Amino acid sequence: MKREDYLSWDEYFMGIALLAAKRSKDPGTQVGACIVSPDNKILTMGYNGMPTGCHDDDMPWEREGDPLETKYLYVCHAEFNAILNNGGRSLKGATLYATLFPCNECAKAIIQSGIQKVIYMEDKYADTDAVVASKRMFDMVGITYEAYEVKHKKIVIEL
Ligand SMILES: Nc1ccn([C@H]2C[C@H](O)[C@@H](COP(=O)(O)O)O2)c(=O)n1
Ligand SMILES: [Zn+2]
Repeated sequence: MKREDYLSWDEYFMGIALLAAKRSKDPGTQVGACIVSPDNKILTMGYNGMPTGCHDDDMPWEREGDPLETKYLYVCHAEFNAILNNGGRSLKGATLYATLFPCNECAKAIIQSGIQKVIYMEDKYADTDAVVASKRMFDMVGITYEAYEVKHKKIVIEL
């Protein structure tokens, strides 16, 4: 008889997005993204981090202060990195699993890449202009977004 407590597709892909987030050096928020084809093949992944060659130890990670000394002007968002990491594969019709709702800048890239659906875990910046604008664009172009429904509270991986 087959196992019954196996991971659903959503749990599997969101689990991978959560694992990707663990690569982030951002002390504030760690975000992960996993993009999947319509036939459930993983196309690409990403997490938030500094651009390649901009060394983590030499870049600012502050949230406040002189804008040039905060992370915001430099860090690449997880969703953006996942799109850029596509390795030439088409993202048309794909689903993005993101641990945090995409901002307006990532929303533009999501739209242009042909992603059709967003499944997100957290929406803690829902009240910001960035996320309001993002939803406005998604609604306009027919990209659907839904909150990830947590069923397995814990996925244990022992190494
Ligand atoms: N959808 C998002 C939103 C934000 N990020 C990144 C950008 C920063 O590295 C971090 C947010 O930092 P906080 O202001 O919460 O300290 O998360 C992303 O990758 N995707
Ligand atoms: Zn973004």
